[in-house]
Amino acid sequence: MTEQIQRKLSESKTARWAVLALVAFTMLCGYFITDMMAPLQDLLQTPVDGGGLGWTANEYGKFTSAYGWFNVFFLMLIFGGMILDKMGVRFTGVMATSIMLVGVFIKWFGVSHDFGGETVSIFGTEWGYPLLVASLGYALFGVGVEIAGITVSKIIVKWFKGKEMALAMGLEMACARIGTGLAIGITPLLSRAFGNSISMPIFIGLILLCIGLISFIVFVVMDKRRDVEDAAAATGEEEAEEPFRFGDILDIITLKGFWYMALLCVLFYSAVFPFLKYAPNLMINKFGIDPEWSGVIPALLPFGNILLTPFFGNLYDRKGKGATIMIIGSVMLIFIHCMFSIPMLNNWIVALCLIILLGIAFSLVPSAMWPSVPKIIPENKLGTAYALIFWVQNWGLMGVPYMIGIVLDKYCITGMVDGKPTYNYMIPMMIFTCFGILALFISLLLKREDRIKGYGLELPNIQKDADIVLAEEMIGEGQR
Ligand SMILES: NCCCC[C@H](NC(=O)[C@@H](N)CCCCN)C(=O)O
Repeated sequence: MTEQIQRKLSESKTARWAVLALVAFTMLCGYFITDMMAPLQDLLQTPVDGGGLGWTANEYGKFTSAYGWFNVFFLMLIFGGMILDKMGVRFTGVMATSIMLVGVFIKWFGVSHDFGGETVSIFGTEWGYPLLVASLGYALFGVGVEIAGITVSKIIVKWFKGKEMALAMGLEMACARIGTGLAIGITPLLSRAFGNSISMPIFIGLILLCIGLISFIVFVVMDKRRDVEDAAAATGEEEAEEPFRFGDILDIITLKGFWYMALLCVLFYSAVFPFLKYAPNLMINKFGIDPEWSGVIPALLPFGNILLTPFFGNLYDRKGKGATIMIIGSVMLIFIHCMFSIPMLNNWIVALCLIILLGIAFSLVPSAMWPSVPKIIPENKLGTAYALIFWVQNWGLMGVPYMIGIVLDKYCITGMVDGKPTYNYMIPMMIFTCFGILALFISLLLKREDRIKGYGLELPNIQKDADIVLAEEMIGEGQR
């Protein structure tokens, strides 16, 4: 009887959607904290006697780029992928969420503690202690949230394989976007509610992430129960999962298709996530929006993704055309950033329309990109492959905000208001347009490679999933 109930857990629709809800909530908390500083850029750049931290745009760029420091230079993300393949989703997920918590705590300490204006010189540049400590905390947090990201992908594969996998991935991304949308939309309001505080919104993020950890621990209990039950019900016919081999990395990086995917990922995401970090400031400087409401229009992007990512994922599942979807997304990206770069298009309605379009483009590409990876990479190497793609992508997530910060301070200052510089965003937006052009080029190469190698990127996923299930059944039959 107990066994029956437990088997119901492993096969139950309610259980797997509950699992998705639990881990997606953890990711929502992670994305909330990832993006919560963007709407505070104006406040961070406010002089210390005005209640800010007196950072320059360059310093804000340094802080933002810290997200990728440990992932990129210390290869933390790749180690995370290996740990995931070796230790499993439960251990890695709890580890990643705990790392996030420690990281946010350090970041909160950095911006809330009075260091008495002390600075330190690193590689010839002066760093104020709040900036350095907050950046180190954010760098650690970046390790946690990225490893959590690959872990959750593997959890979705484990619980949804042969079922609604692409839809589940789309929904998980949708939840992550809720986190981003809330971060951009409500952080300025939270800050204002606590007297223009920078530290209180971070503290609230910390509390939220504690709930995210509890949510993940509930998943751990369910997943463990499922494994115990699966082990008890095992007939001995199941294939044991292949252990991680270092050779796997070589197998992956020698595939042209992998590189097209990784490059497309870094180019496309570099034109969106780093853009979002500056979008509230762009709204203030170009479209004359009040700082308190500067996050509202950019917040529409992630909120648009919430509906559209699962929608396009479902479309890809049924109709295919994955490579074409990525091409269309890249073309849209070029158009949108090009329009943003034109100085005379400075009415807020233009900003609104362009952000809505960006929301569509940023739903199209991820909904086709992530479910396409398993078509190029064999399943037993997927964890490592996702980690490698994330690693390449992190170069962009780290380098681009840093570069934009430097460009803003060097070439784009148009004046000073209340002790803060005002900016012309034309050059940064042209840089983002160039990423779109390169992304288009790579997506065309990917489509060509798909034609040559027959990865099936243009084929519906459901058809492919059905084939896989059929093939697995046939193998099972044969073994019996
Ligand atoms: N199941 C798909 C997971 C990929 C989602 C993807 N996340 C990333 O690319 C992260 N490496 C970067 C997250 C940066 C957060 N501001 C996504 O589309 O969010």
